[in-house]
Amino acid sequence: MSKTLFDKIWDKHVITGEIGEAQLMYVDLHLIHEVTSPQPFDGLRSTNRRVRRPDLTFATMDHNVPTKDIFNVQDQMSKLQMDTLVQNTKEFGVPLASIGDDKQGIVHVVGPERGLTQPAKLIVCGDSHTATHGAFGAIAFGIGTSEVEHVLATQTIWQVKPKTMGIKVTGKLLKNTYAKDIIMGIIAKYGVSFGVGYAIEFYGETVENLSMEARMTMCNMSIEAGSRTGMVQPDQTTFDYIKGREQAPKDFEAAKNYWSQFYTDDESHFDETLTFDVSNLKPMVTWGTNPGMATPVDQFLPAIKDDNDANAYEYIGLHPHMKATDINLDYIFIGSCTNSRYEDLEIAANMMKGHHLAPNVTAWIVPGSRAIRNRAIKSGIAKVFEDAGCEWREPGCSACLAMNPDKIPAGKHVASTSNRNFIGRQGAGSRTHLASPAMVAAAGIAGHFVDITADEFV
Ligand SMILES: CC(C)[C@H](C(=O)O)[C@@H](O)C(=O)O
Ligand code: SF4
Repeated sequence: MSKTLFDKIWDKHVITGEIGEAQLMYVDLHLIHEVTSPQPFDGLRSTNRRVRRPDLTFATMDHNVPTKDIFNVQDQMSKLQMDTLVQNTKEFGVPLASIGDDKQGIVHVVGPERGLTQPAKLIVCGDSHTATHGAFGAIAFGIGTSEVEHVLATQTIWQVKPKTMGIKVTGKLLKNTYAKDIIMGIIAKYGVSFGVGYAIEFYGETVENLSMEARMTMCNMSIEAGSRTGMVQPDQTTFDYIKGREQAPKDFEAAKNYWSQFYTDDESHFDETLTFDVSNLKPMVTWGTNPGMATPVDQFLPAIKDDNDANAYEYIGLHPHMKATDINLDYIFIGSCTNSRYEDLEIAANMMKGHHLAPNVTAWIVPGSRAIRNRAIKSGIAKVFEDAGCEWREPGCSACLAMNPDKIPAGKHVASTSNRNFIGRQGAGSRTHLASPAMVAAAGIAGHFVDITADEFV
């Protein structure tokens, strides 16, 4: 019987239960961080249970980590969460990448980087951007705190199988447009909830030509379309990325043969399909307070259609019909699990090379992991940022959600490579404009957004 990629992986993980009701699923990899793990560990302790498979569990610190003076955690809540993770992982024998550790970084960056994220796995984490790992052809989704406890104790999770949606991406990207523009373009077109109840598979020639980093960016933002799972079929690009990494399978050829069975047999088996053509896609920028409130950078901001739009405009301090390129910026932030990988930093650095930030623009460049940070220092990319006037920081979630000292002040506009532009997301009163690393870098130089597909940039 023909099956989709999602169906094939799902079927391999069902322990018991029927489709249509909750099924008990085996978990291959459980990633944890300091924010959503304290209660689950408390739960285990109070009922005298152990972590069933510490070897399939990996912890890192990311949300609360200061990116300047990393060991100097001022906020007491942050300190408590981080200290608690150290204690819990020690007590329960779970490997931890703590602050300063070579393996530390944002959970969705370090899983792939360590080679833990692999095709055909079922991967969970108490974090909504877990879909990032689906870029490897895995089923990966965020879970709630009580589910984290269940997985810790049993290495299984109860789930109702979602429907499947195939998004076929066609066409060749314009120079200086990226995966970030594709996913933002899709969400701008179809809205922030079209994916609710669906597991999305991105496919088509355009996706096949994307790097793993770019595929991760797309899958990462599936949740901003309402879908808990985004995925891409594993292929040679996937295998090449994993090969040689610390946790890559020892018998790599055997693993590759196994992984190669996982693809969608026939696209007609998706419950829903969409097609998105990128041939004329311009760089995308958000103007409002959800990721769907976005426009191509060469356009005017849209008219007010409803109260949501009116409220968004009021919060963000912009008005309809102004040019997107007239959005002036006070800050730029290059980081987050969407766009803080080496390739993202390299793209941004190429845009900044030989230029200086506009006066009054503050720039925070925050690599997604220590390994990326070290590599960027070695290759000279870090120096490009510093020469341009940017602050080159230590790895963590940073200003993506401002659970740490990196907060954008009230009323200030920030061009950000992250994934959410909700009210107060990057600091109380902060005004976020999401865009790709290339767009954010160019905006930092100009002091406002610019169309980087225009002749002077290509
Ligand atoms: C803190 C955490 C639970 C949260 C999430 O689930 O996504 C955060 O990572 C975010 O991006 O909002
Ligand atoms: S970088 Fe942002 S989106 Fe990603 S896990 Fe951290 S807070 Fe969440």
